[in-house]
Amino acid sequence: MKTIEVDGIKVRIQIWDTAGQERYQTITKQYYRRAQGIFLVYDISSERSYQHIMKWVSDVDEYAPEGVQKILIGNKADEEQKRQVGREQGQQLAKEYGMDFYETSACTNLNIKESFTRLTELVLRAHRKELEGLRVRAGQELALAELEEEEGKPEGLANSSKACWC
Ligand SMILES: Nc1nc2c(ncn2[C@@H]2O[C@H](COP(=O)(O)OP(=O)(O)OP(=O)(O)O)[C@@H](O)[C@H]2O)c(=O)[nH]1
Repeated sequence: MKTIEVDGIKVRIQIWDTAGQERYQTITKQYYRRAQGIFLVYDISSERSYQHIMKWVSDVDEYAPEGVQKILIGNKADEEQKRQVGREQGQQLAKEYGMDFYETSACTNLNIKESFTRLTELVLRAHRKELEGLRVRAGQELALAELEEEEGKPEGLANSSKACWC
């Protein structure tokens, strides 16, 4: 669990790190079902991990809910000397899939906050209608509660905030 602030809204996010290995795939697929946002992560020092992204995307398309938000991540950006995947390759793949793209480093913290904030922002946007509905309903319930409180007061006091009981 982590709380971040996006557009003035405090959002509590639950993060699941799925296992990348083939033998855990049955479990991994179960994580997709309730996901609202997904980072597809490869390692910039591994061409193989980059090639695997296509497989991850097809799994996400198959098992994640429609409208799930996705961002492509090229991690280990601090390992420049071991780089096998160019930044442009990442950008190109992200473009093909219509995703945002970040190169990150868990070691130097490069783009970690930015990518989490961006994914949360995308999820919030995708759920804006539901969010607005919740806000309206909360406002209505508050107004109703205030009205009930006013009505509960003895006559003559209902509309006067200055009135006192003595
Ligand atoms: N240099 C560097 N190493 C990293 C970075 N992120 C993770 N690592 C290292 O990479 C190794 C694998 O990290 P994990 O977090 O286990 O990777 P994973 O993708 O979750 O692995 P699976 O559980 O097999 O899916 C560890 O030794 C980490 O310390 C990074 O940004 N830079």
